[in-house]
Amino acid sequence: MQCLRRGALKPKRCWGTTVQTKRDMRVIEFENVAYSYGGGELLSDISVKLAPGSFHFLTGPSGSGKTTLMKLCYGALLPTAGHVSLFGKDVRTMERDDIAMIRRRVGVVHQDCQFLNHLPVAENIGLPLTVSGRHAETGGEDLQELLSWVGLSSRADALPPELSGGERQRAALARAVIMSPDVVLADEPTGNVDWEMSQRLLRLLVELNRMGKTVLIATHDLGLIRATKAQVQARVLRIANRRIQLAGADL
Ligand SMILES: Nc1ncnc2c1ncn2[C@@H]1O[C@H](COP(=O)(O)OP(=O)(O)OP(=O)(O)O)[C@@H](O)[C@H]1O
Repeated sequence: MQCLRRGALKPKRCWGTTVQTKRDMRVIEFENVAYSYGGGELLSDISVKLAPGSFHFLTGPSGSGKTTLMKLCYGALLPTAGHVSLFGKDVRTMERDDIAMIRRRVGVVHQDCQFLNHLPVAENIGLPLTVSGRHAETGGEDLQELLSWVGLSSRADALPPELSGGERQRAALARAVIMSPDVVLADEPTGNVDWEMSQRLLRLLVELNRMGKTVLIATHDLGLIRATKAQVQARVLRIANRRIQLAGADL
C-alpha cells in the first residue's frame, strides 16, 4: 500500500520546525487531564502516553467518556485541567499552522462517519486532499489505491446513504488515512457491523500499525480486543470511575 507508507503523501516542504516527531517523543501525551462539559468532571486526573507506532484500545461503559477522550486526543476539545500534548506541543499554545499540521498527522474515524451525503464515496474520501489543494499533486492515483485497499473500488460512485454499515466504516477509514497520518484514531469502527466485517476492519487497522502508524481504537467490543491481541501487541486502556486504568490479562 505504497500511498500510505510513511511520508509518501507528505508535501514537498516538510512539516516545519514547530512540530516534529523525534523517535523518543510521545505522539499523544496526557498529563493530569480532566474534562467537564459544565457539570461534574467526566474525566479526572488522566495521565497516559502513546508512543510512536503503538497500538492501543480505549474501552469502558457507555457514557464513560471514550468519545470525549478521543476528541481531546486530536484537539477538538481542550482539557479543563491538566495538559494534552500532541507531537510534543501543548494543545493550548498551538497556533494556526500547528493545528493544520495536527489535522494532517492525525486521521480520525468518527463514530458516525460524518459523510457529506450529496457527494459520491470517492469524493468524500478524497475531500481532505481537495481541501488541502493536493488532489492535483497526486493525480487521483492515491485515491484509487485506497479505494482498492478498503475493497470499495466498485462503490466509488455510490452516495453514502447507499452504503452498508461495513462499507461506511471502510470508507471512513480510507478518508482518515488519505493524508498519510502518523496517528489513526478510530471511534467504535466496528459498532454496526457483523463479526466477519469487524475482522476485516481490524486487519486494515493492524496493517496500518505495521506501516508504523500509531493506532488508538475506542470500542466496547471485547472480542475485537482479544482477536487483536493475537495479531499485534496492544495495550488496553479502560475508563472506570472517570480515570484510566491499564487493563490486565483478563482481556
Ligand atoms: N457536547 C456535549 N455536551 C454535554 N454533554 C456531553 C456532550 N458530549 C457528550 N456528553 C456527555 O458526556 C458523557 C460521555 O459521553 P461520551 O460520548 O464521551 O461517552 P462514550 O463512552 O463515548 O459513550 P458511548 O460508548 O455510548 O459512545 C455522556 O454522559 C454524554 O451525554
